[in-house]
Amino acid sequence: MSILTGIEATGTQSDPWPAPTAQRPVTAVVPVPGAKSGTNRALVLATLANGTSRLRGALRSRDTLLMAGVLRALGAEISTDGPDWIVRPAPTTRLAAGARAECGNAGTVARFTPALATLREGDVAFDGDARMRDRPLTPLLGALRRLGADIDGDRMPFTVRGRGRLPGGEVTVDASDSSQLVSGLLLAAPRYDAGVTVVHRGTRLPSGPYLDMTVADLRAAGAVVDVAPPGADGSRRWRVEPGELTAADRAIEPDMNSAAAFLAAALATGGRVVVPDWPEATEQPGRMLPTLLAAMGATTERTAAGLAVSGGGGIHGIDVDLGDFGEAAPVLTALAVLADSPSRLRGIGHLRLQETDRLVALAQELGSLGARITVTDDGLAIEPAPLRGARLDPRADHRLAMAYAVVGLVVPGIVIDDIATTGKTVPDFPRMWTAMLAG
Ligand SMILES: O=C(O)C1=C[C@@H](OP(=O)(O)O)[C@@H](O)[C@H](O)C1
Ligand SMILES: C=C(OP(=O)(O)O)C(=O)O
Repeated sequence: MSILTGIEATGTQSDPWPAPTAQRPVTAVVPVPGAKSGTNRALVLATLANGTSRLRGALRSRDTLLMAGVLRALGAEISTDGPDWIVRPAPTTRLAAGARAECGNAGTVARFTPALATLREGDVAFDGDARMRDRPLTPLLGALRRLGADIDGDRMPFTVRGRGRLPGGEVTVDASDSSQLVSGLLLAAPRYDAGVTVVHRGTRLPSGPYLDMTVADLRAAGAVVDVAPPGADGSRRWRVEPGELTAADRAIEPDMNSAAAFLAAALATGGRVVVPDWPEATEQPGRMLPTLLAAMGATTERTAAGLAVSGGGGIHGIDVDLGDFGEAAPVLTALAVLADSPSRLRGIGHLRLQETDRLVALAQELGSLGARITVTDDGLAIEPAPLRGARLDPRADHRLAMAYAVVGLVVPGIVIDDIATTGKTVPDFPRMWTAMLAG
């Protein structure tokens, strides 16, 4: 049974949501909640640390509550009541019988926590939403096995039979379908007997900034990590030494991905949106948003109040490789269908394996509005076309739902099914959207 309620609950469908049309250019200041990737890494590292940690401004959304739930099942004590979350590592490695890890459709939970389960004594049964059973996990589970783990199953559902320790060592993994397959080997590695050396060999390595984030967060927690320069054959290598992780008192950055739809609203309506506390320097790939939005016609500036994005000069097509920042693809596609020239989004074949097949879903759903979108080998090609309203199914994908809301600002008659699916990463999206429109 789920311990979550309301908009954070598993798969609870909300009523069809008529996407509001902007009656005038949007002008608003929009604070965004904490980062999913930062919160979930901090929770994992705090669970492995040598004392009690405090996470300031943690994100309270479906994916982070799922992470807290799994880490509790692994013995940590986690308080998620206030704006600061408190994490106390488990006093013992021994697990209660019947431990279950419910991962929902959270890639970070499904990929980051199995390694922790190998360090416990006892069985942990992992499962998730139906979609999570189809998302890439096999290379990670195989790599953990080669590092000494006992795991029943090659995909979800599977059971980790923890022995209280993991020998560790060197392992090769193909992370072509998700960077999280590497992060999931590195994050717990200081607690493996011999640490780990991970070598990636594959056709591509998506979402590189998230690997930099993993390394930066490990180092901030006291781990010794070496990152080798990329090999001539595209291979990559990381080394994490065994050692202690120190408890932290750290602030979680705002989630730049969650800002994307709001910043896009400024360009879509010719208005101005300011997001406060935009990080100066960050590992989040969302740091690329100002450049991407500027390439599509926005004016962007850092002000004392935050990042300001303005539109008004039209929306132009873009030709860009989003291999490092696939999460931007849905919102950029929303802008591209409103643009005055064609767009190409490249380097995002791995989006077929995310919350849903994002490439097919965007082409089909926005296609039902009249948009001309072709799924290519590694992305999308978008041609300008007149649009009309229709009912859109976000297919249980938070980023698709938010992208459709952007189109709805300028195309009347769009109704979005199950807007509550945005609760995967943005706890109160419909209210935030309405507040933005009210100014
Ligand atoms: O490590 C992380 O926090 C993430 C890595 C990326 O996953 P992929 O490498 O599967 O694209 C990204 O899409 C996801 O939202 C968060
Ligand atoms: C791909 C995403 O999530 P996940 O962590 O489930 O992979 C995402 O948030 O866009």
